[in-house]
Amino acid sequence: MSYNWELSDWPNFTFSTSKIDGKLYAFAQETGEVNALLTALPDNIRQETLLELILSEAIKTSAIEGEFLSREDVMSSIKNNLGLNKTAEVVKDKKASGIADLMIEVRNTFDKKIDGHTLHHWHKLLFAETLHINVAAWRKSSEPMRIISGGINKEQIHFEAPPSSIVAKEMDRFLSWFNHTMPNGSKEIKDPVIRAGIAHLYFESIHPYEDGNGRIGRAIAEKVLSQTLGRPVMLSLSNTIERNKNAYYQALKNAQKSNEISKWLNYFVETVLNAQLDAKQMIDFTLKKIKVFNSIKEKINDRQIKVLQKMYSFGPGGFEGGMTAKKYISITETSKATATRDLQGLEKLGVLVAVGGGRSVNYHLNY
Ligand SMILES: Nc1ncnc2c1ncn2[C@@H]1O[C@H](COP(=O)(O)OP(=O)(O)OP(=O)(O)O)[C@@H](O)[C@H]1O
Repeated sequence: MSYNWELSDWPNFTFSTSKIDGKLYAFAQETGEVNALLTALPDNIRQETLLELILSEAIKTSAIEGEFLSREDVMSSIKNNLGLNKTAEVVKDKKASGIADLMIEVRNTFDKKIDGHTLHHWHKLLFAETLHINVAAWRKSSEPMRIISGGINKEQIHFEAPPSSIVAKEMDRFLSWFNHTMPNGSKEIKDPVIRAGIAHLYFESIHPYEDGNGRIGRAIAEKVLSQTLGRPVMLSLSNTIERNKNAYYQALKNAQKSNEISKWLNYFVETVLNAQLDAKQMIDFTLKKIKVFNSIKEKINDRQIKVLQKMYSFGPGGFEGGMTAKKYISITETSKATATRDLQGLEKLGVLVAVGGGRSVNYHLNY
């Protein structure tokens, strides 16, 4: 069996949009709606929702790779980067600051062309402190670059990327495709989702780096969406991909067998549309949170504020297992009696709802 890049029609991708036109249209509608919603918000609230989206993308694109970063570290890095901290906070985890730097860089330069230096710069942001791989350079190893799963004896090869010797040539062609298909380019692709879907598959199939190809490739997809839409896109692709990683891997694997990519584009548009719907829900959640805080802030104490903020930070999905007196005590270092009184107070205010009773009572956001 041959892989896509070994076929004679590589990289002339063909596809039909007849089955996905409805979804492409739905995305255009949704993205316009979210943009209008955000534009109408006061600056500080828009800023907060934007931070949440960037944070989510940074954390989830890393989680897909099995890197679990601290929310606090990534948030501090994003704020440092956007100049939102009066004095820059020290972030010890370089992986957290690296991915935050990459997210901001991609957003800030969304309308620009890219070349090899751009991608190497992104790669360097991701792997600033890594010594064991070739950073900011195309891969050079003579070993085949394979996507493998399963342990010893159960190894399954899903894909083999082109040999390192032809990566530079393949990347030149990819970058030229990228810049010619951008707005006003000689081969402009007007639909943001189609162009982003092709870009992601194309890049993942070359797999030009020793490591980080997933993260850089998702950053490229977000850049394409923003560049083609003409404004930074307000969604987190990785958040949605991460919820069903196997479907993502399977869709890539199937797409790497032929250059007729209608099925891949169907997967991709569904993912982008869901990501936009998720973002809308998140914005809605952030707005509700701000409204709730404003209406009760005079009536609650610092412990209650701290706990509510923690609960809200987990997003609409909520805090696993709800908030219990035990967790309350460990977050606020208070007594059992105070914890119980504080929690009941929040319930009376209608911010929390109690589930269960007696010793097993736990509280959830009243969302
Ligand atoms: N057939 C395939 N099956 C699974 N993943 C594939 C396949 N083809 C390409 N990929 C891509 O390869 C990525 C993994 O490559 P690599 O380890 O270099 O990237 P990374 O950014 O370090 O990893 P991760 O994406 O796991 O964070 C996947 O995230 C996916 O985007």
